[in-house]
Order: sequence, then structure tokens, then C-alpha cells
Amino acid sequence: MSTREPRPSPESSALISAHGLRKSYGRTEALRGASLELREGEILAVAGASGSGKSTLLHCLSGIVRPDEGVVTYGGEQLGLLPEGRLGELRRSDFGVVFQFGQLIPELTALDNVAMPLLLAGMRRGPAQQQAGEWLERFGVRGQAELRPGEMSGGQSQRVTLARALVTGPRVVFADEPTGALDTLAGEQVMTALVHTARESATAVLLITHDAQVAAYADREVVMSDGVLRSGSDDVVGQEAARREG
Ligand SMILES: Nc1ncnc2c1ncn2[C@@H]1O[C@H](COP(=O)(O)OP(=O)(O)OP(=O)(O)O)[C@@H](O)[C@H]1O
Repeated sequence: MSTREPRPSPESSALISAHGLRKSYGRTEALRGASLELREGEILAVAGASGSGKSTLLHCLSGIVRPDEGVVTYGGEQLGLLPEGRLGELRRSDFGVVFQFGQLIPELTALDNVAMPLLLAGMRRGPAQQQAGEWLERFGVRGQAELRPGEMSGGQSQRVTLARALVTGPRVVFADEPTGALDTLAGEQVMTALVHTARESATAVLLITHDAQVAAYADREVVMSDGVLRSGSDDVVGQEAARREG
């Protein structure tokens, strides 16, 4: 369904790299020199205690928040140097985001929610709805196409959210506790659907979770602790370098 060009294998170099990220909110240092790499097609879990800085990291990597210090590079471009317009374009075309809940537009049906990013990208209504329907099918929620978010279960609603995040064929999906509000079975269905689709389309996934069972779906896991990533050999090396420089 994606029209993207073929890309190098998942073993190739970093798609996104972050080096020495620092971000404070008032006196709270949410990030204190975090570095990591996400490779093409890789599923990377970021674990860590509540308040350790995981969501802030995701916001910096996806260009939602600008770090106070440090560099995020995506596909060779430094996000910090991009004008707001280009950053917005990149977020719409190359990045998909899935949060814990509440991202769907409550007034729209599941079908229209999933068609929305395609309409924003300039696709006509008919083809956008057709493509949205195919993505609902893929995530097992075609039967819910005409329902609004308030009329669906949490698991169904999250699968619609995944369809919406993936419908534009992003190269990276940022998922912040995507199963956090679900029971075990619904969580497993959502993770299976996400991982299957990501593998099929070689989409990289940055997955934030405190749940070891969810992290087990990833290729690799790093742990955030007090604003730095403490494990994962590549990342530790990056942080050591950032500390020496900083
Ligand atoms: N917009 C904000 N304004 C003020 N403080 C913030 C903001 N965002 C995050 N923080 C603070 O920064 C720190 C890191 O928060 P962050 O949400 O990144 O952690 P987290 O590891 O994702 O936590 P959780 O697992 O509970 O979601 C926390 O102390 C938090 O209170």
C-alpha cells in the first residue's frame, strides 16, 4: 500500500540519531545528555521509571519539542536547523505518532479519522476513504469503520489510531505507551498489529513502555534513568562522548 522507494536493510546506518540532548522545564531537568540511534526498520524500546524523561525524548526526536542542547539528525538533516514549515511537513509525511489514548477526533468516524492524514496530504476524498478502509481491515477494525471513538472499545480505538499513524507510509512511528490504557489481551493485539505492519513495511518504531512484555516485541531495548540512557552499548558510547565534550 505504501508508495515509498525501496530502502536499505535494517542493519544500515542510523535513520535518527540524537546526541547529548538536554531539556529542562523550569528547574526540572527532563533530559541530561541523552544520546541514541534508531536504525532503518528497527523496533527500539525505551524503558525506564515514571518521570525519567522518556516522553520528553520522544518529543525531541519527533520534532514536537526543541531540545535546549544537543542535536537530532533525521535522514541526514538536523531537525534543529529546519524551519518550522519544513519540520511540520516532515512530521506529516515521515513520522507517525501513537500515544496512550485520546488522539482520535471524537466527532469523526473511524474511517474519517484514518482518512484525515491523507486528505491533509492532498489526496481526494474517494481514494483517501478507500485507502483508510484498507488500513482498518489490516488492523482488524473494518467493522468499526462507521463508529466514532466514543463508541469503540479501548483496543479497537488504539488499532484505529495505529491505522491512522501508518496510513501515510511513515518511515518512523513514535509510540508512547501505546498499550498503556489496555488490558493484556487488547495490548497484545495492538502490539502484534503494530510489529507485523512495521516489519512488513520496514518502518522503524520507537516504543516507549514500562511494560517488559511490551518491550519484548522490540529488537533492542534501552533504559532511561534520570534523563540519560543507561543501557544499550551504542548509546552508552554516545553518551560517554557527549559527557566528555560537555
Ligand atoms: N511540559 C512540561 N512541563 C513541565 N514539566 C514537564 C513537562 N514535560 C515533562 N516534564 C517533567 O520532566 C520530567 C520527565 O517527564 P517525562 O514525561 O519525559 O517522563 P516519562 O519518563 O515519560 O514519565 P512517564 O513514564 O510517567 O510518562 C518529569 O519530571 C516531568 O514532570
